[in-house]
Amino acid sequence: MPDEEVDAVVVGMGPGGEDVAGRLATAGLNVIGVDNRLLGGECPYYACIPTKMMVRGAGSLAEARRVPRLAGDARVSPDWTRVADRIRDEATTDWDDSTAVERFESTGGRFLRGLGRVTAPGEVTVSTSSGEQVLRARRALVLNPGTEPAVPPVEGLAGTPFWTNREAVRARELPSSLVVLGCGPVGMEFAQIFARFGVTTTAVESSPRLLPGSEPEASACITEVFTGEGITVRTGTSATRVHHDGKHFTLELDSGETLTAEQLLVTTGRRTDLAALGVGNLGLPEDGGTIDVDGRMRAAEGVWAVGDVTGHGAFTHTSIYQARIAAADVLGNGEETADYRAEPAVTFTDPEVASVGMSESRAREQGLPVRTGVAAIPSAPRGWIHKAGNEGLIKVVADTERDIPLGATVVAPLGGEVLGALAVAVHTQTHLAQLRRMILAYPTFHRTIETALDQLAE
Ligand SMILES: Cc1cc2nc3c(=O)[nH]c(=O)nc-3n(C[C@H](O)[C@H](O)[C@H](O)COP(=O)(O)OP(=O)(O)OC[C@H]3O[C@@H](n4cnc5c(N)ncnc54)[C@H](O)[C@@H]3O)c2cc1C
Ligand SMILES: NC(=O)c1ccc[n+]([C@@H]2O[C@H](COP(=O)([O-])OP(=O)(O)OC[C@H]3O[C@@H](n4cnc5c(N)ncnc54)[C@H](O)[C@@H]3O)[C@@H](O)[C@H]2O)c1
Repeated sequence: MPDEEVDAVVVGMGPGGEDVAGRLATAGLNVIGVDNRLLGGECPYYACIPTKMMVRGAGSLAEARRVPRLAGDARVSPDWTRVADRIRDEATTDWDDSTAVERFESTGGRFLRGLGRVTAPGEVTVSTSSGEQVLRARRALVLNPGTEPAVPPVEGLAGTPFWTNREAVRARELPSSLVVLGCGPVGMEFAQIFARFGVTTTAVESSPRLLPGSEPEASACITEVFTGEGITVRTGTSATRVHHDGKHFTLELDSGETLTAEQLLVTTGRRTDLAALGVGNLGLPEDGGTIDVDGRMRAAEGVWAVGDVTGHGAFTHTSIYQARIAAADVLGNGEETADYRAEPAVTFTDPEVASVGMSESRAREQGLPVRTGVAAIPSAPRGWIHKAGNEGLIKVVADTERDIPLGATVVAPLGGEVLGALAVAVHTQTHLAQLRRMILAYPTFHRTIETALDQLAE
């Protein structure tokens, strides 16, 4: 017998879970949201928001260091305390979710802190500090468990005091030296942040290039920037053994090199434990890392899943987008089905690496008639004016038969903002001929889109 029967149970209250639960409660459903950690999930407490505060601090230092090339003299003394205080006081309220809980409960929903496990279709058993509670969802079970940092099975690593993103955003003091293991978006953002605060940083990536999920031109550009800023880059290699002597980490790489640093940050990807979540009790596979959903986020009869666990890009904007679709479907008024053709992604390095839609290699793999146009930012009017910190490019991937953009990458100062125009074009499948007829303001960064489009026409 369940302890409580409600209309909907949401397990995992990350950005997507919180959004679905709030929408359902606002619509008048009786909803319980379950999370064993903080309501809001990874993004506000350990990911997007605190890291972007770090990026802002690091960016202001970098801009000040550009003053001698542009405007006179400036001396910069980095002080991590300002960033650490901002994260503690403004971003996370010392990792306290009371305000988020109040906000959710003001919609009429109820929050239960505990670890949820699906124990039968429509049934969730929650382990709380005061014992187990069995919940029954009459109408909807929504799963939004998100991800945890994945730690590779490197000999000697377990048990050492290495950081993941969760420790890194809580750092009150910085180490003098750091190895960042894994250079996807998470590792790249942290590596540049800490290096700009004076930490001697080495970035290690097992793939042949940094940010391997991006276009090769973007990887090449950002590698040059990192190297120029004094970050030591090691690609195509990984750690085979880690040792911590109480003060320093030593990493043996499979290239034969040995690295030593005061701290090690492991950013080698994310994992989800579907067996622990009990999805097998819904008839769903537990061995993969993702839950398959249809266009309305349905995973099984009466079950919806949203967020990183669906494997459609691990971004807050995607999780919230899916949440809107799932909530509408639960409420029976959903017309919309998910469309990821123009899903944007921004890695907040400086320059930002922003992309939307298909990469060139993905388009070619699909056998599409592809042509690309690439335009350099430094030689474009705004890039030339900008001078210090002007590294970047705009790449457009086009379908030559349909004359539409399939995807685009922008590496530029505020590249994520520049991407907006191209994201609209990819989303709406605007013809390239139509885009070429646009007037783009002079001298903006986004005007470089015109040069990339001209290349496509040549
Ligand atoms: C360092 C870093 C920086 C990032 N920066 C950005 C960025 O700038 N922009 C962006 O769009 N994305 C960014 N991301 C990705 C972003 O954080 C995630 O995509 C986002 O949090 C959405 O995740 P989600 O909704 O799937 O759930 P999550 O945020 O992962 O939350 C899931 C919640 O479910 C809880 N939970 C899990 N299992 C259970 C269970 N069995 N019972 C109860 N509760 C459970 C977890 O404790 C957690 O609170 C970043 C990620 C990292 C790591
Ligand atoms: N700004 C954003 O929107 C943003 C920021 C951060 C993360 N995210 C999302 O969060 C998700 C997770 O990002 P992430 O960077 O943690 O994971 P990721 O999987 O994208 O990158 C991990 C990197 O580590 C490398 N790696 C794996 N094992 C290794 C090893 N043993 N040694 C060396 N390198 C190793 C991989 O080749 C990969 O490049 C991504 O989907 C990302 O898009 C988004």
